[in-house]
Amino acid sequence: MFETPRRSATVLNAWSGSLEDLQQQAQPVSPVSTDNTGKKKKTKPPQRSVSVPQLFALEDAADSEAEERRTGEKCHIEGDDEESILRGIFKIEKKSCDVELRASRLVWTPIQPETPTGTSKAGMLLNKDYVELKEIFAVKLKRRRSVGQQKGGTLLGITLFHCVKKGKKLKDHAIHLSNMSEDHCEVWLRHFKDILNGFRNRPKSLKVFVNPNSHRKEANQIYSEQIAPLFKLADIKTATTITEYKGHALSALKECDLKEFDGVICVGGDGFANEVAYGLLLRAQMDAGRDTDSIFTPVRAPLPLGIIPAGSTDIVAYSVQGIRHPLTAAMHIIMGHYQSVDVCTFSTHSRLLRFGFSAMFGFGGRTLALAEKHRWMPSSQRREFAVIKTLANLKPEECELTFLPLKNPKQESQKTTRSKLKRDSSNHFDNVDQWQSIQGLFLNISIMAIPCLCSMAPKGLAPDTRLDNGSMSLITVRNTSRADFIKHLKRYGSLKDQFSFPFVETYTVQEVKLKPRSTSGWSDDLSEENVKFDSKRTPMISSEKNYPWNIDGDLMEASSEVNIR
Ligand SMILES: Nc1ncnc2c1ncn2[C@@H]1O[C@H](COP(=O)(O)OP(=O)(O)OP(=O)(O)O)[C@@H](O)[C@H]1O
Repeated sequence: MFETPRRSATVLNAWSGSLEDLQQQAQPVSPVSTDNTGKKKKTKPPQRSVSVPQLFALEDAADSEAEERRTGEKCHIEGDDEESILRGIFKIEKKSCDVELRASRLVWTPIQPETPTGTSKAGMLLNKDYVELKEIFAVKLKRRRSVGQQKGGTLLGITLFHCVKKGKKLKDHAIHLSNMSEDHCEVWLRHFKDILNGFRNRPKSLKVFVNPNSHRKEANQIYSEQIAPLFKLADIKTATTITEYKGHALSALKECDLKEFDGVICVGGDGFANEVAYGLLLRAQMDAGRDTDSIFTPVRAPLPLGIIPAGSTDIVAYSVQGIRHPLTAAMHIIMGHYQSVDVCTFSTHSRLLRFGFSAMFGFGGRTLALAEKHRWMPSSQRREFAVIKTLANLKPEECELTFLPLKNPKQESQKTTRSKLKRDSSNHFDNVDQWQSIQGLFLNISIMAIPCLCSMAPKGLAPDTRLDNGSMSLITVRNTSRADFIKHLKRYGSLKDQFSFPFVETYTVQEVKLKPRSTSGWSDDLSEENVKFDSKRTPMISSEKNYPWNIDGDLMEASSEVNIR
């Protein structure tokens, strides 16, 4: 991936040059002692070589062996046995350090100043520190500039930016390697750049869509203040579209040239993530010549999708990243972390309606439809109002559900779905891989291809499905009393099993067909509630009965059977 110093004259020159510089300048570095008494380095001897850095390493190893002999113990750090590729002195956190670039990590050890008796204090090895090279995402020369100065300035050293993991959160962290020698820093900079260029899975160019209207209209600010500077730091080029209307990202994705990009990013909530995922997938079908007006086998999206959560629930980002944190999402994108995620097709009469990760019909659909009618309200108030109102008017939907249970869930998901499948199959069917059918009055029906984690349901709305096991969770809630239904809803936020009610059934499925049988559509609900219609925002309601579906927090209407695969 990069050249080793013993083959490079420049490196050797730079090394000696930097040592001289270090001695001449009032630089805060100490030359490494050639006295091998009392030092605590415990690196393994590198392969013998005549280059200056390697000779240096050999002396170091001799110290280390002597110390090991003296103390009789080995302090082995994983990766310690790697040989140095480049070695030099930098000041890190105000301490002069012996810095080694190894194959997989950058290691630094504070240099112990000698005491007048020629010995150094014990215990310094404990201060040895390192960063994995694979965690580094940017490197810059650090210069001191006066106010308003754009270029030049006094070189102070090199700054490395790396990704730090704290629980599920990722964040960036800077390590300053101070050394005022231009030559020295130039050599190290080149090596770090070579290392970064070797990470082929990391994006170099991204198409970004920002929904300025998400949640509290903060998406633009989140992107410009927190995310764009990080992309810039990581030398990622971006082409940004701030959407002007619903469907803007979808139509842009259908037309724009995606060849120059390594990924598509959306900054917004679930509805927006759905729109962008739909656009990407639709574009892929168009490019592959798939006829979405007939039954088709979808092709994969040509580019990965990165979701920066900036919405009100952010179920998709939460499920994929395990946390709702814009910076974490950006770091995953920068580091090139990939996760495959199942997506469903929603179609009617074999015509594709859209793609999506999750769907709710009945209570979930009605609540969203009502909330959409009250867009003028602040978002949290609107949702609360819609939930209360829909609960007050709780009504079951008469439906026929036909589904194909999953026979062989993918290996990775088997452990978690096995118990569920067993439970499901013993309760509901013997012959998996055969179409099953149930019908009756249902308060809610959920079909989820991902676990759907959110703050209200930290275990997920569908905790038994996985992100990429090729299956969906079908959760049906049959008609029951309002009190029992509320009890079931409340369980999502608690540790208790939300499915352990006689009126709730769960299945692991590949395909579902949902056919409403009621004689009235959702328009009847609205007229009952005396809701003033906004013709621009309200989806068309005709004499044909339309039913509201909540697809990833976005409203979809369908008048007939919907097939989900
Ligand atoms: N410029 C825009 N103006 C109006 N609506 C837009 C615009 N851009 C996108 N949209 C649409 O707004 C809808 C809601 O957006 P989004 O999902 O980002 O926010 P949210 O509803 O607050 O979040 P969540 O879905 O997580 O609850 C989406 O369907 C999206 O397609």
